[in-house]
Amino acid sequence: MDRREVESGRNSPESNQPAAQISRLAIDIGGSLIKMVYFSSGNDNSVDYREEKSPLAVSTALEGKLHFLKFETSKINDCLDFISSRKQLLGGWKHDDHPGSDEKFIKATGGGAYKFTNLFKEKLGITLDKEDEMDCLVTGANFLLKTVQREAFTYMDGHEEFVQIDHNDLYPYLLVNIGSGVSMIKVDGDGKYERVSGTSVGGGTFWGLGRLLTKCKSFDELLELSHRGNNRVLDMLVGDIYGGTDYSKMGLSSTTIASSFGKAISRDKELEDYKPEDISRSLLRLISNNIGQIAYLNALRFGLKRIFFGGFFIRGHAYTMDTISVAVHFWSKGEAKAMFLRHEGFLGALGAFASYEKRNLDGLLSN
Ligand SMILES: Nc1ncnc2c1ncn2[C@@H]1O[C@H](COP(=O)(O)OP(=O)(O)OP(=O)(O)O)[C@@H](O)[C@H]1O
Ligand SMILES: CC(C)(CO)[C@@H](O)C(=O)NCCC(=O)O
Repeated sequence: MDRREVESGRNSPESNQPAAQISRLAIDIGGSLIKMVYFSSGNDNSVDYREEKSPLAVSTALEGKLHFLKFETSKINDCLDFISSRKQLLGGWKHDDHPGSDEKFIKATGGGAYKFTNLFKEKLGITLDKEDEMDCLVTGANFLLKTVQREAFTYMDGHEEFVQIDHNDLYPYLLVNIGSGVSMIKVDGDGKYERVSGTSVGGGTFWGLGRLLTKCKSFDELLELSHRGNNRVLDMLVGDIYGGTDYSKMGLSSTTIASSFGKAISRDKELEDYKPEDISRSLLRLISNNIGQIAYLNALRFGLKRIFFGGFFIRGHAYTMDTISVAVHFWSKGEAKAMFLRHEGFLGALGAFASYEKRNLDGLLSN
């Protein structure tokens, strides 16, 4: 298979004109966020101010750009308004199974494709054509890994390094999608996969517990707080237990966390004295570390050397990625490698987009 030339397009905040012609639009409606991918064709230089990532310029027989947007699921009306405002631009999508029908379809995945079926029908007159969430995640990840240049990277000690992916040596790998909850999928090829594990301690836990503990108004605010925090205020370290020294016989340095939030049991401090930034940092560390460890154990379980992390929880956040990498590498000693994806939050939406052609997304783009 030849490599498609797909690169980041320019993102100009001034130009917020609607896309010239939207030929396909797909959505992934998750527990927390709605992710949207749409294709605009022609010489369209417009970028919507809501776009989450720079559009991907697709230079194949099908010239155009892939656009990436997100909405909060709790504000689904914003998503409906967006689609409604672009409705006249949407090509008439006919369902393969009902070619004669005038009904408009949108490919949709995620739990919300089931939950909001009636809402889309009633408010927009659009039928959601449902695609399986795990199918879509795998298709989206395979597309990004095989087609988009400089997509996968490692992140350790503040150092980011792109990973060149060899198409002939991509499988098997573990895909860890950190959304509200976490799914772990062993991927053996296009459409060949098994969901081998998961955990309910995920992005929803960080945002939910974080909100309870810090009274933060938004996820971005909680993430921003974590930048300024110090996890040592709340986390009990090995050194706190061992009088400042390492437990070297067991490979535990004095700075290793022995017990997340373990210091909050202290009676020397009032609960109000704990700062939101320190709470946010410890919470982010706890959840990222836990996911990294479970991912490593699953990689070990199936002898997988590569773990790709996706999902909107990551948000390209340095501390999150660093913690996940350290958790994977602590035990695997480099045997299993943790990698991240540039378009981490859009795997499912990309997979749903690909399903318009009932074949691979790279096949679609080479139409
Ligand atoms: N602006 C934001 N608002 C809310 N959550 C955000 C935001 N940015 C990142 N997140 C994080 O991303 C998580 C949701 O990720 P994602 O969109 O991949 O999952 P989802 O599809 O909503 O969940 P699931 O797949 O479990 O249904 C949230 O739980 C939160 O941790
Ligand atoms: C339920 C889904 C698949 C919905 O996206 C996701 O939130 C998830 O994988 N949760 C974790 C469920 C578990 O395996 O414990």
